[in-house]
Amino acid sequence: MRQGLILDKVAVERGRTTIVSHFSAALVPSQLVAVIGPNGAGKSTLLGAIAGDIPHKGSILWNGQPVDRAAVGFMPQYCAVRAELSVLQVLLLGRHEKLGWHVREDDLSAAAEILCSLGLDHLAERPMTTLSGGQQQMVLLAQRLMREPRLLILDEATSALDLRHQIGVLDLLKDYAKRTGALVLIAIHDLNLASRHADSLMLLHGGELVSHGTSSEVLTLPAIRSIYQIEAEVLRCRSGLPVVVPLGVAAFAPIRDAAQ
Ligand SMILES: Nc1ncnc2c1ncn2[C@@H]1O[C@H](COP(=O)(O)OP(=O)(O)OP(=O)(O)O)[C@@H](O)[C@H]1O
Repeated sequence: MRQGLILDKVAVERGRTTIVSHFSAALVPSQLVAVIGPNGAGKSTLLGAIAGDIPHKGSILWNGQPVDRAAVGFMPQYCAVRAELSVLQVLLLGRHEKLGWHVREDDLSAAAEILCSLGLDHLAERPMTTLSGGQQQMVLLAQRLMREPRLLILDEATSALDLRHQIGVLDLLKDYAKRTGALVLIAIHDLNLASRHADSLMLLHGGELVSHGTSSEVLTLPAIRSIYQIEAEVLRCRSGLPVVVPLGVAAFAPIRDAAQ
């Protein structure tokens, strides 16, 4: 049995439109994988299909079996808590299937540990609705971590964070993957953060997988130019990783969309 996530000829249709097509990839556990691509490339659709939220064709197997939703922590692109719950209550809801009527000591200590690791412990008693956008995003991520998922699927889960918190969260996710053997998939627009943190990058365009590999293999100047339609330089930082320096757009034309 092949360990990890195997996507074989995955396709997703919305109405009569094919959004994701011919998508095949093999992703090994213990890794952080960045899903990149322009707006409308199909990243959210693909992640929703893997998480079991969107019907698909083809096969998606995790360790040789159809993905068990109990093993998944999925954070969609747009999620918010509007109920009057405290941060701690929101975290505990991450274990709602297990909790029943009792909150055990180990649930509370897991919540405290996760809040600490994200620098959110001082907010534990605060109502969610009083937090900033970035703080709410980190609490919702913490809630997914409470589930101790084998497959953690995050759709732009760092989009509201400042640079320091983006780096901290991505470091934490990479460590989580290594420590627990989980696979972490994250859709992300910041190519340089993807380059710095991800074990591999999957570049989508028009609903198809254009390339999958290390940042040096994926973030090439021809790919950046043709897929993002920008002028750029691709430099090397001291560690040898590619750094994309945008120089401008030739013309602000609509870019190819997975639904076209
Ligand atoms: N429910 C839907 N019905 C029809 N078309 C949809 C639906 N959801 C998404 N699409 C279309 O599918 C294509 C891919 O959308 P998707 O949200 O997966 O892209 P994305 O790569 O995540 O984009 P972004 O970076 O802007 O979030 C887009 O053309 C979008 O308009």
